[in-house]
Amino acid sequence: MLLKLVFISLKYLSPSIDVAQVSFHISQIPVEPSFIPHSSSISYGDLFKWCETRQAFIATDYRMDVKAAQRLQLSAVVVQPQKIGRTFGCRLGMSREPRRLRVFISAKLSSTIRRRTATVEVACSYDNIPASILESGNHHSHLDEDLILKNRSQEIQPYLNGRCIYLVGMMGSGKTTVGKIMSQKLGYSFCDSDALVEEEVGGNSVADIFKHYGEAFFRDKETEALHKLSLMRRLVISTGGGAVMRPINWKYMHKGVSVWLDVPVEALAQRIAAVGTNSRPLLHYEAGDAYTRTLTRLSAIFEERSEAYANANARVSLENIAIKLGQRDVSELSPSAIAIEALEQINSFLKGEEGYYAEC
Ligand SMILES: Nc1ncnc2c1ncn2[C@@H]1O[C@H](COP(=O)(O)OP(=O)(O)O)[C@@H](O)[C@H]1O
Ligand SMILES: O=C(O)C1=C[C@@H](OP(=O)(O)O)[C@@H](O)[C@H](O)C1
Repeated sequence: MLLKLVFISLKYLSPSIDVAQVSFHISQIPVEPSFIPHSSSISYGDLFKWCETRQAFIATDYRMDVKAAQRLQLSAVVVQPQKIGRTFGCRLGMSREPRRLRVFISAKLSSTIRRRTATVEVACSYDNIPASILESGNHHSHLDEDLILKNRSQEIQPYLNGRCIYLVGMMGSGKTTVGKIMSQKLGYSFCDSDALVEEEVGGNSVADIFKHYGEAFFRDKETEALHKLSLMRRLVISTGGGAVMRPINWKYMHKGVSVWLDVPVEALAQRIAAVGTNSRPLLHYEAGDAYTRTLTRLSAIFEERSEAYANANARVSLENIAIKLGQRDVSELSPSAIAIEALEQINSFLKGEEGYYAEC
């Protein structure tokens, strides 16, 4: 079951508190069925452990107080869940005096209860300041995402050991957007293999290379670019959507860790239709309106490539992230949320690699 809790930005601890600075980040904690939000049945110890591993926040009860939190150099969030019919609420109190933030969270168990997710409504107050003034709701503050990205990056660094990360996926899947975030957090450089090809071919755009020299020529140049990149270290590489189709390219990509950004074709078509298909020569053929045309072509291309994408070491499914975060539409997922999932999937892959347990 997923129990959603609130992460509270530590910014509020500033003595000259500005209520507008208080922000909430609703996140999800994967919890065991025994964590059903009853004060009696929640294992705080396990919840505590979960928080500790993520270095994000600490949840405890009043008696466990703040000692453990201090040990971890975190502020304590006091959670007192209570069940009220089909609704459960948590009263959160911040333990740092004299400033005391009180937050009331009421979480309605929605009709998705059978799928074991809960939607959360947040109401909050700071002393007499009404809840409506405070930033609240299903909001991901950049600060919190930044912190998570930083922590996840630190977790995988020792096991990556300077190896490159190759992002694979359909055109428009976010390889460039997400790759730039990942590279920044990992302290890696970012490289777009299409850009390397363009540079090799005298600064011609990919669309021009296709037009003047043909796709086969482009693919050869792409393989050369991947070969060059495979000799380098500490890069996040955004590969062209078709790079997965040549086995030789996998030989190069397997020198690093490959991650498939798996985005539903409908979402890809929406993104690409919004920016136009000029730079994507493989989408120039179909008739109809921009969205339908793009969707038809993308669906056919995905059909041919899905097996090849599955060769990647890790898969980042936007549908799975949306389920995890309780969002209905994958288009609501921020690039940072996707980057976080990518780092988590890389972590799982690295931990499964032979030799990991021996090293630990
Ligand atoms: N998570 C996202 N939500 C909405 N739009 C996105 C997201 N990620 C990328 N985009 C947009 O989709 C388009 C394609 O993204 P890009 O990163 O260039 O993909 P790729 O490198 O895989 O072709 C860009 O216009 C980008 O701004
Ligand atoms: O899917 C493909 O075959 C292609 C994707 C493009 O890269 P992006 O995935 O970065 O758009 C580019 O390499 C070329 O237009 C071919």
